[in-house]
Parts: sequence; structure tokens; C-alpha cells
Amino acid sequence: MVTTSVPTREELRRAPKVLLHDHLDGGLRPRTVVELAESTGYDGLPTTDVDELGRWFLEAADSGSLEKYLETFAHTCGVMQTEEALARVAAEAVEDLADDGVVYAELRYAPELFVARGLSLDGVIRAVQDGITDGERRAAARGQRIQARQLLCAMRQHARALEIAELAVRYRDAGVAGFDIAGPEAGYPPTRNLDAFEYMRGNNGHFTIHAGEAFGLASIWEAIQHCGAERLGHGVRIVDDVKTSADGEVQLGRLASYVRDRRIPLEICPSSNVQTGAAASIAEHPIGLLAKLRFRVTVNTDNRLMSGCSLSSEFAALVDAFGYGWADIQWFTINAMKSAFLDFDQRLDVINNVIKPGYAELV
Ligand SMILES: O=c1[nH]cnc2c1ncn2[C@@H]1O[C@H](CO)[C@@H](O)[C@H]1O
Ligand SMILES: [Zn+2]
Repeated sequence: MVTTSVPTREELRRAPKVLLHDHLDGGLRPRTVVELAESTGYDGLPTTDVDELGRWFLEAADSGSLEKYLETFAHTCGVMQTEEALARVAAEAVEDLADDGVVYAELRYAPELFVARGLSLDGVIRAVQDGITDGERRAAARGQRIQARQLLCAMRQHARALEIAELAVRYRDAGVAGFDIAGPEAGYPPTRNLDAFEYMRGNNGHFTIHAGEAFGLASIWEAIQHCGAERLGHGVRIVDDVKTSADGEVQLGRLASYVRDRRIPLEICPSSNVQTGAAASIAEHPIGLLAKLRFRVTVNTDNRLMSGCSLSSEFAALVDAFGYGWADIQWFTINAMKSAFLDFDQRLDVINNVIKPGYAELV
């Protein structure tokens, strides 16, 4: 039965969803930030009042610039410098996503940001994995089904990408699904880390690249054609290569055509893009056009703490702005699952045995 009813927030929460782009250090509960600051002796927080701190992250990230937005991570990374803290944050992230109806998630973070107090990179990855496993177990105990994997990021402004890529390969059978580069985009083109991407390709590893967020087509082109990115983190500026004439005719440039023809997944993060100035508002977000043109669009949170969002609230905002119905929500979800850095048979299993039956029940 197909209904024309508008998906409600509660239905959107219950619907099975897939999250490919969510930063572990951008998804802490405000209360956890305060408690970890206290227990680990981090004294740099702007306030220790939980509600005020939650608002502070939202406002500070709402800056119109990626560089300013990224400054807020000093505090989350500041409280995540012990194994216990990393494991707690990871476990809570998995629990929060499961509560929001996420059935498969890739949680990304840069291990190099958590070694300020003596942890090794290996120790960081193992602590995060312990937390993820714990979170999956706690969710299962509540009857929720979620699978989560790690994505290791290297920071574009540091020079450690090859080292991190090696770790992504070393831990690929121990919870790490792939590799990414994050951080400021302008001035740090993806080709600076070509050795890391060549290493990943040489080892048949999966990777995505943050590109086309704070910088335009040149960054996307390098990410795909030089570096070989399988997916694009954001990728939203690909619309710069889509022209709409006065009579409404839409024409794709060569790069946009390539991205669409090759079904390169776009990890779109609507609220984050509004905060960093990559989009003027949700209603004016290029996701509307890109989805209409049938790019392989996926919907993501980026940083739940900084945007005060969840995957279901991102969908709710899109429903309000673009009038999406269940067929659209399911399409975004299957797009995401098809694009996961998981084995083909596992992806198929989630699509056929979790997503499709879940939506069949909802409509
Ligand atoms: O939207 C984004 N674009 C680029 N970098 C980001 C974004 N969100 C977070 N990070 C960066 O990625 C690091 C690892 O998780 C975070 O510490 C933050 O600096
Ligand atoms: Zn991101």
C-alpha cells in the first residue's frame, strides 16, 4: 500500500536508516563533554553548564566558515584523550544512533587528534572499537539492531596521512571500514595526500574524501580523478557544474556527468552545510536538485553536537523543505547502504532483510 501521508518525526525516527558520515568527535552528548572534562582534568570548556554548553556548540559552529566551525573540536578532542573517554564516547554514539533508528553507521575520527596525553594510535583505535562493540551490545540488549564501523581520518593540514592509511588497512578486519581526509579544505587539496590514497588503492582499501564543501570543483575533480575517491564527503559543490537555463533546462558539465554516471555517492550533510556557509538554508540546499537529477545522494549528520541534529531530524527538515515522502526516504537509505564500505553480501543483507521490510511496514 502506498500512502501519501507526510512522514512524522516519530515515524522517521523508527524508520531504518543508514549513516555514512558522522564524526565521532562531533557527536558527543553535552553532558558527557562536561563529565569527561571533569574526570580527565580538561579545564578549557567555555562553560560547565550542560544546557549552556549544548547551545555554545550550536552557536559557535554556526559561523558561516568551515575554519571557525572546526575550532569547536578543540573541546571535544580535549576531553577524549584517555582510553576510557574514547570508549565511552564511542559506546554512547552507537547507542544514540540506535535510538534514532540507525541500523548501519560508519563513525569517523582522526586518531592523531587523541595522542596528546600519551595514547598510541593503536591504543586509540582499540579503545574506540571496544566502545563500539559495547554500544552494539547495549543496543542489542534493548532489542535494537545496529552495526557500526570505524572510518579513520587523517587531518589534511598535518602530514600523517600515509601512516593513518596504513592503520586503516591493518585494522580492516578489526572494525575499521576505510579511510578519509578531513579538516580545512581551502589551501589543502586532496593531492597533498596522494601517497596515502595510492597506498589504500594498492591494498584494495576503501576511502572517501571530504571534498566540495568549502572549496569547489577543483577539489572534487582531484579527489576523484587523481586520488580515486570512492565517495565524496559532502561533494555538494558539484552543483557548480550543473547549469539551469532560464527556461528551466538543466545541463550537466563533464565532471557532474562523470559523478552521476559513475554513481559516486555524495555524503550530503544539510545542517552542517548551512552552518559552514556551503548552503544558504535547508530549503535552498542543492540536495533538492541533486536528488531530482538522481545523483547517488545520501543524507548524513556530519556533527550531531555542533548541529544539534540527528539523522531523523535531518530527514524531517528535508521533508519540510522538499515535501519528501516515504519512497524518497527509502531511496536515500538504500543509496547509503549500497555505498557502505561493507562487503557486498552484507550490504545486500541489510537492504533486503532490514531496510525494505522496515519501509514496507511504514507505508
Ligand atoms: O564538515 C567537515 N569538514 C571537514 N572537516 C571536518 C568536518 N567536520 C569535522 N571535521 C574534522 O574532522 C575531524 C575528525 O573527525 C574533526 O576533528 C574535525 O576537525
Ligand atoms: Zn565531515
